[in-house]
Amino acid sequence: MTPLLTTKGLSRSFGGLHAVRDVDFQLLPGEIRAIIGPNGAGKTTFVSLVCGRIEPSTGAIVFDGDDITNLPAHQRVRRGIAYTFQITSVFANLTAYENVALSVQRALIDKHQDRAPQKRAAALHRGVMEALERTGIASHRAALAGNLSYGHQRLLEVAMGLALKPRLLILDEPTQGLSDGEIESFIGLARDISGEATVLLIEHNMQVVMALADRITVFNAGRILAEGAPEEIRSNVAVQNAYLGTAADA
Ligand SMILES: Nc1ncnc2c1ncn2[C@@H]1O[C@H](COP(=O)(O)OP(=O)(O)OP(=O)(O)O)[C@@H](O)[C@H]1O
Repeated sequence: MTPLLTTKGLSRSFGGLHAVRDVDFQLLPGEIRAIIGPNGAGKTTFVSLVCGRIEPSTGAIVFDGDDITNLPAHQRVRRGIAYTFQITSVFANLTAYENVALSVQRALIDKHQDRAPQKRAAALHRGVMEALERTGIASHRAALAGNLSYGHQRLLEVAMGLALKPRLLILDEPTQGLSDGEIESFIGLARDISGEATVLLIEHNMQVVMALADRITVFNAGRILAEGAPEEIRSNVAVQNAYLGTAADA
């Protein structure tokens, strides 16, 4: 199968610090991939490179067969890469509904610009409600985003990412701040999303990782330390030493 995303020798330094170092990575269409690793391992920097939020020092990024290394972030969004942080930084003074409407509008611009205004408005409303309902925050739609709990703001980001109808949805710690019940719902949602988009998930909660990931990539000190199915990663001694030993027992 042709990978949806490939990185070749991808590196990014900040001054003398090699945050991401020579990373060769492949993601197949339809999979849920978890990226794990200790704090400061380079996970967020890596996905920020993929979505175009920051530029690489060296290396290349190929999405769906095209070299996107030099494309600005908004053009990557158009190609179907949605990143929960970057596109969806929540506007605190807008309601949850309005925040999602911004994303839906963006997704509809190309598709429906020649439609009658009422039809566009109906499509916008449908798109917003669908994303809010799927993420379980429809009852908070009239609340100002800034007044939502931290966990619900994360779900709002997921809703905004989903509303873009992405081919690749990158979620950076989406379960942070969620209750146990909300985490369960999120696991169901992520499985559901994986039917329509490839999911790249940075996640510290190992129960979520083990429940969702088809494969796991472990970062350590800017490099890929290990990669494999959840069971392989769980039994990998180097991974246990670097990370799982503490996290899995927690
Ligand atoms: N803009 C920046 N300027 C300078 N250093 C940075 C910048 N962004 C990240 N770093 C450094 O790069 C390294 C990797 O950071 P990164 O946020 O990618 O790690 P992470 O694996 O996502 O960590 P966490 O799990 O804590 O979110 C860290 O040492 C961090 O301090």
